[in-house]
Amino acid sequence: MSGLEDEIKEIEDELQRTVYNKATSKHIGRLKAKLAKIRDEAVQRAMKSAGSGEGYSVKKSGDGTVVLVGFPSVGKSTLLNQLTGQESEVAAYAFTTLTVVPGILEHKGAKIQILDIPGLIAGAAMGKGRGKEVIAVVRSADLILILGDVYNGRHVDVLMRELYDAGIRINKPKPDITIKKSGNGGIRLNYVGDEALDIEEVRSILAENKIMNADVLIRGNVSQDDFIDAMIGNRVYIPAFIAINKVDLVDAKTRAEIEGELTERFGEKPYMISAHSGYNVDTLKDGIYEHLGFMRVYMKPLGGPADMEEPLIVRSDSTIEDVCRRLHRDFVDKFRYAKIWGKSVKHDAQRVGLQHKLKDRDIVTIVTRF
Ligand SMILES: Nc1nc2c(ncn2[C@@H]2O[C@H](COP(=O)(O)OP(=O)(O)OP(=O)(O)O)[C@@H](O)[C@H]2O)c(=O)[nH]1
Ligand SMILES: [K+]
Ligand SMILES: [Mg+2]
Repeated sequence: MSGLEDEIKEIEDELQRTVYNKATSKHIGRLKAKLAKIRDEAVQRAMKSAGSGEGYSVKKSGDGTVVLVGFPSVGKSTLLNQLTGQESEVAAYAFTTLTVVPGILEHKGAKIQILDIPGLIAGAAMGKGRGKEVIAVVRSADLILILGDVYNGRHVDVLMRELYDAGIRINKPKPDITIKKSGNGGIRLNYVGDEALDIEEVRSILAENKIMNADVLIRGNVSQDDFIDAMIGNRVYIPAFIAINKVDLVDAKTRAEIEGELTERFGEKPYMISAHSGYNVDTLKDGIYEHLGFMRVYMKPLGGPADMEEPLIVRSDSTIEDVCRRLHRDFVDKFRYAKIWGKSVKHDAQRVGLQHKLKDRDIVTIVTRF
């Protein structure tokens, strides 16, 4: 073991021994912050020594990008081919896929980019087995499909752990925390909503990162871990869900066992599929569409009828600005106002600006300067 690993182990042990309460929260905060910092440095160092690597250049396309993450040979390439009609190489040995292979799935009017990548292994977050390149692709995705198979379904938490270590936070919104360093004045802490962390906890966590002066704003309920994430930065927040492949290889009882176990552990039923035969793959397509959180927006030209045949597919948190960018590169610059009919406004034909948030099935007219 290296000195670094010893140090990590020591802090982890101490954390395990310490019971969380009002009196220990400050100490625990400091230990966690220290641990996070050491880990982050270790990852940065490992990634640097993994070389400057070309990286995989994949251009994002379509309405959203889904990446298939799984151990070697769980059937990622087989699934890509089944979903998109691509021809990514399939074989019975590990690391058949050595680059990123993109395909397009067309479903319910949406064009969804699916990325097949090399298998992820334990240690990937530290650069093992092309981890550096693979993680970079995963971090840029809109949705992660975690693929296991009936032999290793129980180990998907190893994958989850690697994603976590690589700064990827799945299935949680980005905590609303602002830390603005200042020249003096100590730590000033403000809340919108509950007092989620006390000033002593915040102070000791920041001190661990040598931040002695800062304005901190916390909105809503956040944990110590969230706060440490915000301090270290470099985290991404991505939705994810699980599918288990090769269900054709086991009996109904084993299938049900795996399904039950994963549901209990992750709070959501995994999709039980056979990429090879196509079993449940249509259901999985629906799942991808839902987890991407798509919604439909209908465009109505000024003075004309709305096009109710072909909706524009956008992410459910989209604003008018997002829609403008999708329609034409000049629309944001030339934007005057938009008119909306639908659930996001109080009355029909209401005028809104670029930052207005849309709802599913809104009808939108965009008015620009010439
Ligand atoms: N029985 C069965 N075999 C499958 C299924 N899906 C894939 N396979 C087989 O599993 C093996 C690995 O499939 P791949 O698609 O190459 O797996 P991969 O995850 O892309 O593998 P790497 O690129 O090496 O990480 C191949 O022999 C496939 O034919 C399935 O649903 N059922
Ligand atoms: K393979
Ligand atoms: Mg493959």
